[in-house]
Amino acid sequence: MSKSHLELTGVSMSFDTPQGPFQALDTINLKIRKGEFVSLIGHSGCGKSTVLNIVAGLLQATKGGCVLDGHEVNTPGPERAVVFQNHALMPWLTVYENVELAVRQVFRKTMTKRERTDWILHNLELVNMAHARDKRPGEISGGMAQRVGIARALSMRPSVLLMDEPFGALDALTRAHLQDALMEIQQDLNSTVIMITHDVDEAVLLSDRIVMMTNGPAATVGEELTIDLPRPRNRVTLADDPEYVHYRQAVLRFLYEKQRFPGKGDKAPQASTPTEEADSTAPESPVEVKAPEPQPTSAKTKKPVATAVQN
Ligand SMILES: Nc1ncnc2c1ncn2[C@@H]1O[C@H](COP(=O)(O)OP(=O)(O)OP(=O)(O)O)[C@@H](O)[C@H]1O
Repeated sequence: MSKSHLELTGVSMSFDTPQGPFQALDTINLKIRKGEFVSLIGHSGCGKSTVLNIVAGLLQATKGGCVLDGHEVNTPGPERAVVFQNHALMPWLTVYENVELAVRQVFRKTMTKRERTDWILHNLELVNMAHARDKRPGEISGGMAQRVGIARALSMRPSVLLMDEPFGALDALTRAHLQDALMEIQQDLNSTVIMITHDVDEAVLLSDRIVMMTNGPAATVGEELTIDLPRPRNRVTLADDPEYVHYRQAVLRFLYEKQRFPGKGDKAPQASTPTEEADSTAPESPVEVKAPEPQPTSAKTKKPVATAVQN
């Protein structure tokens, strides 16, 4: 087997809270190969963002660690670009300047000014935003701003693209356009992507592998599902593809049968009365794990996680 590109080994995470330590993650092991598209899915509050933040170098695991291309990850770095749900653009800078900020940080010493200008425009063109280069974030739509956020991340030529619900705040049509754009760009650049999503269809459509996390506290990897669908993928033709339906049902089964009970991880009893279970009664797309609610930061507060689906 080839050497893995990104590896999380025995990652556990405990947060200090006024009520004492809260163990969010327990022994996460994950090997990701170069160019792989991996989605993290799990109920709200299970620890997906914590995993992503550890890979981003924004959080230090209390046990275990993350290694990228043989180097231990301890701090943030431009080789691991993060795309957040709400783009996080600088409101006082234009679209062009927002991308320029990242490009200057990474390529100041290796590119001439002219090369940097071409590179910024190239990345804006990738996401179809070059026409709005002189606009400020307040003058463009949420979907456009999210495109700029993706261009900014790609412009750093990252080895790994980390995406925390990148399309969560967008309407269905814009989301579909951006998903298609991301699939194309990722194929062209062979970038490694780790994406958090609450959307089962998005996970199946985009991923090479779906990593399903158990409920917290002490969340870990419950199951992994390799999505062996040929690329390029077309959402319309896939909707009736038996393989696609099978993958989608496997994720639903994990979320709504095996991980139905918060706080019990894999030991949760099997659902005796199926709800949104993985059979012919499964809801039509899009299916989402319900939008996250504010999470307890206390070991003593065990709020039930949302298990409803949205049609
Ligand atoms: N700084 C912190 N201090 C204490 N507890 C924390 C902290 N950060 C996260 N947690 C807790 O760790 C658990 C995992 O949080 P995390 O944000 O990683 O979950 P998530 O799966 O990304 O949630 P969501 O899907 O709702 O965004 C939650 O119970 C959360 O309350």
